[in-house]
Parts: sequence; C-alpha cells; structure tokens
Amino acid sequence: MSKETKETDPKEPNYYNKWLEKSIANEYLNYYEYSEFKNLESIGNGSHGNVVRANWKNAGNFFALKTFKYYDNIMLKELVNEVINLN
Ligand SMILES: Nc1ncnc2c1ncn2[C@@H]1O[C@H](COP(=O)(O)OP(=O)(O)OP(=O)(O)O)[C@@H](O)[C@H]1O
Repeated sequence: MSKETKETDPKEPNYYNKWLEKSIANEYLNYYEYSEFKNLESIGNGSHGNVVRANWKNAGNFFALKTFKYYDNIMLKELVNEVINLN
C-alpha cells in the first residue's frame, strides 16, 4: 500500500491526529495556546471531562474549553467527527 493511500485510511492509528494537524496547518481550524486563556471558570462536566469558560487574551468574548480525561484514537475520532458536524 502506498504512503498516500495509508494517510487517507481512517483505520490508520494516526489518521485523526494527522487530520487535526493538517486542518490547523491549512488554517481550517484555529490553534490556541492554553496559556493565552484566563479567568477560567468551571461550567460543566461531560463524559470526556470538564468544560470551563474562559477569556482569550484581551478579547471580551467567552470560549468554552473542553478537557479530556484520556487521549486515544477513539476519543480523537469522536472529537474530529464532532468538529466536522459543527461545520
Ligand atoms: N459551548 C458551551 N457553552 C456553555 N456550556 C457548555 C458548552 N459546552 C459544554 N457546556 C457545558 O458542559 C457540559 C458538558 O459538555 P460536553 O459537550 O463535554 O458533554 P455533553 O454535551 O454533556 O455530552 P458528551 O459528554 O456525551 O459529549 C454541558 O452539559 C454544558 O453544561
């Protein structure tokens, strides 16, 4: 199997990681440094972890930040599918 084909196969272990990296590199998704968020306040809990409300840098609007208790391919697949369904 060629490298090209492997990279587009969702069964590949790094498929969803690579999808996220490529989406950030192509500027389809924004990447934010965690250290740039402030005024963190807990607003909820989901099956994957906590959700906090935060400000980014000096912007006045709020972001909802989701944290994840564990990080594996199944979780990443669900996350990528959630992001795709938002668009
Ligand atoms: N954008 C948001 N704005 C306000 N509150 C939010 C936001 N996202 C999540 N929350 C809060 O955090 C809680 C957990 O959200 P999260 O999306 O992690 O889990 P969920 O929607 O309950 O389902 P699941 O854990 O199965 O994905 C929500 O019930 C809600 O109270």
